[in-house]
This record gives sequence, structure tokens and C-alpha cells, in this order.
Amino acid sequence: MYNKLQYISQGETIEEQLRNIHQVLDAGCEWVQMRFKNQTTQNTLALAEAVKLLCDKYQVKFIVNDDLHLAQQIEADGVHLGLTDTKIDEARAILGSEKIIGGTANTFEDIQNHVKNGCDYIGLGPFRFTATKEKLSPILGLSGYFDILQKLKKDKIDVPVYAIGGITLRDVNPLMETGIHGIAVSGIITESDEKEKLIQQLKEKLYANVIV
Ligand SMILES: Cc1ncc(COP(=O)(O)OP(=O)(O)O)c(N)n1
Ligand SMILES: Cc1ncsc1CCOP(=O)(O)O
Ligand SMILES: [Mg+2]
Repeated sequence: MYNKLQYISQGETIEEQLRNIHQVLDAGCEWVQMRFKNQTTQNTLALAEAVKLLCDKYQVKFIVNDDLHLAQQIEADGVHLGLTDTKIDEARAILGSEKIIGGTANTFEDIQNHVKNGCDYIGLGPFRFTATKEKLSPILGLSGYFDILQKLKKDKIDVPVYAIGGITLRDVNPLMETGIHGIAVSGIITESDEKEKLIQQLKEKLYANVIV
């Protein structure tokens, strides 16, 4: 079972990214997506190599945003691909069956396509407005998640769905009630001065109904 909490990294420089990721790992997060936009290839590679070492040390999953060749080069656990990034089936052909491929969705049809093409998990959103990403797809709100998750259930499409976009601690319970698997968050964790406490609180809500 994939972890129910994915941290999406933030930071304008390699140092800032590494500081944020290191703090999040120390605070107990077990899944990191490295998202480092508008950077040189050299910078992105340097950060990815450093994050790979860190994630190996903490024994947590590490996926790379957007760049499947970089994910392959540094032997990350996988890649997250958006609707305008490399197609999921092309990425699967290159990465093989062992690597994790996540895909962004905004509609039920996006999820159907991703699953058909071999996607392992879905980042469904945005839940609400967020300044973390530009050019957002239409906002889904709670009712959007409810409708899409109902359709997935009806069509027996069983794929882990992560809610994303402007999520706060208060949103976790209502979102989980729609049937999502977990959440992918960036801002709330990056900006928190009490990361350990926040991650613990998020996990308590995310795993409240999981029988171990
Ligand atoms: C878990 C997760 N879900 C969605 C996204 C968004 O991906 P994308 O639409 O490609 O946007 P960018 O993150 O590349 O700006 C994500 N990264 N992770
Ligand atoms: C990458 C991405 N894709 C849709 S919303 C989003 C940003 C999520 O970050 P935050 O949790 O800060 O809103
Ligand atoms: Mg992308």
C-alpha cells in the first residue's frame, strides 16, 4: 500500500529545497516528490542526486516531478507526470513495471485513461485554489471528489487517488470520506514551524480507519 501522505517539495534554490526536504524527513514524512521548476538541467540533476541520497538514508520513497529521464538516471522510485507531460504509456515503456508512475487528473475520464495506460496512482485536483502552482485546472471542491470517486467505484476502477491543491489539516477528514487514498501537500508542510506535529496530525487523520 502506498503511503497516504506525499510531500511535494518547494524552494527556489538547491539549498532551500534540501533544507525543506531534510526537515520534512526529520519530521516523519515517508514519501517525497521533488518539484523544482524552471531550473537548469545541471541544478535539477544536482538536487535530484542529493535528494536521492537523503531519501535512501531515511528509507523513504522518492519520486521526481515531470522528468522521467532524470528519474531513470538517478534511480528514483518513480516519476509524477501531468496532463501535458510525457504520456503515461510512453513512460511505462521506458521505466518498466517496477517503477512508480503517478499521473495528474482533473476528471473521471483522465483517470480512466491513466489507468488504461498503466498509471500506479492518481493526483486528482486541484481541491481548491493554491498559489503553489500556476495555470490550475478547474477547481473540484469536495463535491467534485465525491462525484469522481463515486464513478470510480461504480466502474470498479481501483487505483489510489491522492487529493491535491490547497489542502489543510481540516480538509483531511471530509476528503477521506469521499474515498480517496491519501493527500499530496506542499504549502502547509513547507510553511509550518511545527512540521513534526503537523505530519503526525495529518497521519492520524489519514490512517484513522486503517486496520493494521
Ligand atoms: C501528486 C501530484 N498530483 C498532481 C501534480 C501536478 O502535476 P502537473 O499537473 O504536471 O503540475 P506540476 O506539478 O508539474 O506543476 C503533482 N505534481 N503531484
Ligand atoms: C502541484 C500541484 N498540482 C495541483 S495543485 C498543486 C500544488 C499543491 O501544493 P499546495 O499543497 O501548496 O497547494
Ligand atoms: Mg508536471
